[in-house]
Amino acid sequence: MKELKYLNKYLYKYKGMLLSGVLFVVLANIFAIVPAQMVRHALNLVIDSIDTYNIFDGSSLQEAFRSDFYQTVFFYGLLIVAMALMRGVFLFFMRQTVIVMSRKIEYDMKNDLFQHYQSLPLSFYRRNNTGDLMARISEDVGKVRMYLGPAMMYGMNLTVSCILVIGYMLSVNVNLTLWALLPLPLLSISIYYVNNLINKRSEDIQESLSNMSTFVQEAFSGIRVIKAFIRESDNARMFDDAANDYKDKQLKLSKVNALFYPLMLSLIGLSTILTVYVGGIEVAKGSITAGNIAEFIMYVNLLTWPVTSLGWVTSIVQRAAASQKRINQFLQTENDIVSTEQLKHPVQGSIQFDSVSLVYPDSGIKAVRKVSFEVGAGETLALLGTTGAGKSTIANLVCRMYDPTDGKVLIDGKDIKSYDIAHIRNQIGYVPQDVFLFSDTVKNNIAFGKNDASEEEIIQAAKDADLWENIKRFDKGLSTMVGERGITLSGGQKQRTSIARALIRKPKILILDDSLSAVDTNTENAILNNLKGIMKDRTSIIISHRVSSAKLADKIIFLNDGEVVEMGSHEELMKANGFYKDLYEKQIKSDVETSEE
Ligand SMILES: Nc1ncnc2c1ncn2[C@@H]1O[C@H](COP(=O)(O)OP(=O)(O)OP(=O)(O)O)[C@@H](O)[C@H]1O
Repeated sequence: MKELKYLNKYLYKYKGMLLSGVLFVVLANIFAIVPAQMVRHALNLVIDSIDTYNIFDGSSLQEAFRSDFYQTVFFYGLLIVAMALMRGVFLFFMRQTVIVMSRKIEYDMKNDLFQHYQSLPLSFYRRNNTGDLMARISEDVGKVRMYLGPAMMYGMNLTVSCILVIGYMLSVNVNLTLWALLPLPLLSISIYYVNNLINKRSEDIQESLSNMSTFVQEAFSGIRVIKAFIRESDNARMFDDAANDYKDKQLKLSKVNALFYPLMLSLIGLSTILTVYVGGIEVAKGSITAGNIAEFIMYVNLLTWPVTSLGWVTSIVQRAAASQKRINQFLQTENDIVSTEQLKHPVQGSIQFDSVSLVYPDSGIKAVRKVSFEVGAGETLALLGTTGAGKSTIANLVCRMYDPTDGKVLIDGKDIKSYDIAHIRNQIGYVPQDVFLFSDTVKNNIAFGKNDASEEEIIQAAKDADLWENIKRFDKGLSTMVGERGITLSGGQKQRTSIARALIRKPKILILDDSLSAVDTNTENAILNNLKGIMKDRTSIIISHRVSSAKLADKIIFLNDGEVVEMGSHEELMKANGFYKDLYEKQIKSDVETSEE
């Protein structure tokens, strides 16, 4: 339960609502108890009045007595109705304070959690899958809200009504109270077990539903592969299995649900029978009146829901504690990528790697080993190498997504760790290997790179990325929707949109991570030529598998298995007769062959 202590800060923030909630719970309970006493008075009055009425039999006073009697009973009736109304009003306010408070805390928690998520380094996202991140911000926060709202409200109601009602019942007759309340603990315990069973089965259903959704989502997003491999009927059978599993689990839950009300009603019925039976004996003994029996039946009814809710509240609290534990695990994860000096001075763009090694914390893979190089401000560096050689890792280190395990990355001669992180990332235009476009317009996807980008800037960026001609041909031009809800862009168009997004911010350091792989050599040349103009006095890192992207660079680094195996300009590396020359000749040869075909 200590996990739930984390929530105290939110309860403190909304203490006004919480305290008013308690007040309304007390008032609602008072207005529930007093009518029961009215019923006792009214019933006793009726019983007593019948005898008196009979005494006046035949006399004219009988009529006057009768109208007096009616008036008094009517008055009691009015009082009971008025109190029921008052109770309704306070119940309304009780919900309006406690439940509203829980929704506000839910909102705050989701925001806090989302902000915390965003502050965490990339390694956190590698360790935890998206489904888990989403589950904690939606389902787990939802379960915690159930504790802060309904559980807290019913918990308060239970405490207040037990103290008031049982206290009053005991003051009337201890023996009758004990008998009347006897079945209630049983009710509470059985509801606790039934409820746990319901929760367990609901979770099974949730899991089955999420399996089904994942299956459907994959089937739709992979529809091209499914159709090409003619796997539709297999898929339909697999869906049928998943749907069947879901149906079976739903039926199992319905069975337990069907048990809930009969169980509750039979135990309440037992309580009423005991009250009437033991109450009757007490009336015969003369220790209580008949009105007390009616009053006690009302009390038992008043206690039924709070006592039932005890089992329910207990299981909600347990589940909320488990959820909060999961949430706390993420909240306690700290960002280890922090700035040491928060430097914010302007950056020229020179980059130096000083014997840098990186072992990825999540996979333990040694991605780069003792890498050293220098690129002056305004120069272009090309990174070539086999797949998995560590090229993207170098980009990750320049963007400070990871810190080196050994060695130093320096920007303008200063350790990258001393810069303010947002400041340094603001100077970088990064085009990642796996292009990601938002389900939005082309315009907004490009403008994402720069706050308040003007239309002219967007068009210029699109021109620089050699995308403008394509956009002009779209029916809606810049307003064309892309991503899931929009048109399907070709691989090359996507890459160029991503390049335009990086170029629009006029970065001091531009990193293209295999960003020209899906464009033809002409487009590649056009973009690289544009870059020469734009990146004058700025630093570029071009990661590629193609020598055509690399040969114009001031410096070329050839990586193999995390190590620098060659470094120099195109001319120098051609003379070296090593990996680069080998790759160059193979690619030039295959280009010639392709053009001859
Ligand atoms: N975020 C990460 N967490 C853990 N391991 C990683 C991560 N990124 C890359 N790796 C591993 O580090 C090694 C180097 O990967 P990297 O992406 O730097 O290679 P690359 O040269 O860019 O390859 P490619 O040309 O195929 O893109 C690989 O073995 C890869 O599996």
